Amino acid sequence: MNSKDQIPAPHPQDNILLNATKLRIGYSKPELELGPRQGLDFELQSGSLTAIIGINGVGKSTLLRTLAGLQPALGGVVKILGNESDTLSARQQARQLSVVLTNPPASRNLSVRDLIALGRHPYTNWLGQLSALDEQCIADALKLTALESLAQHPCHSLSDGQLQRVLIARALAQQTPLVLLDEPTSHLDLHHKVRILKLLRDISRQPGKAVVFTTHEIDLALQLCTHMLVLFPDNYAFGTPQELIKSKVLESLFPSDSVTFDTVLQRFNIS
Ligand SMILES: Nc1ncnc2c1ncn2[C@@H]1O[C@H](COP(=O)(O)OP(=O)(O)OP(=O)(O)O)[C@@H](O)[C@H]1O
Repeated sequence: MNSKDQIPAPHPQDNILLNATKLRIGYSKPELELGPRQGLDFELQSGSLTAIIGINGVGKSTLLRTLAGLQPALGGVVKILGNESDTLSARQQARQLSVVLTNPPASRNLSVRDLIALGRHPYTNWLGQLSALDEQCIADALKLTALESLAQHPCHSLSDGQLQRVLIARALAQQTPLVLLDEPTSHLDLHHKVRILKLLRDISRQPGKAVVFTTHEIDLALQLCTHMLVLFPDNYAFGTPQELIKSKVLESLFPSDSVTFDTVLQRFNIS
């Protein structure tokens, strides 16, 4: 390993994979601060599957991109395995967290397998040669996302839902402790939504892993996630689904004349 790729020693509390302290999110041009002004404080432990939820435009994707180091925070600190994220090189970050965004990849001419192989980029030498371990990780990712039969297909020939699974497979092949996904189920039918969320749950249960994703699938997230972060324009709540239900946070998520939360059935109903 190149010395500049050495990942700094993990924090003593290394079951905490991500830690946000007084994290303020938004944009400087044009100036737009999202979420609470006092910032967000939360930590993601290994074994956790966390959904970020909230109404349209509240800042879920902005928060996810800030956690992933893809855009600067307006204030506060994000630590990845105990190290401040902006002290890590791009290659170090790529070994610690993988990101699946909603925008289509530039490389849609690649085959499914070759796009997934890009997930191994942080581990390959400067020639990009794949080792036996890289090949195994790619094969595992194809299998986990049920994409083996499409492996040689060009990505531009896939449906939106299939392409979404390929992007998730690329993140799986990257084999990082943290997996961050922006609306990973947005193009999927109900069957594939549940499949992908269960897959994310299984990944989060692997030793030393945590998964965080933004979603509008609140009912499914309530059933499958260990934690949820509910983002409001000037507030937030972080906890287990049961804690959030008990504290009635979900009841104030939407205007009550359109949607209400049924605490007994633990689901949203049309008013
Ligand atoms: N690059 C940008 N520059 C400035 N403002 C932006 C930028 N990207 C997004 N925004 C604004 O930030 C706000 C939050 O956007 P974001 O996409 O984070 O919300 P979201 O909660 O993920 O929404 P949705 O549920 O609709 O996906 C919106 O008002 C959006 O217009």
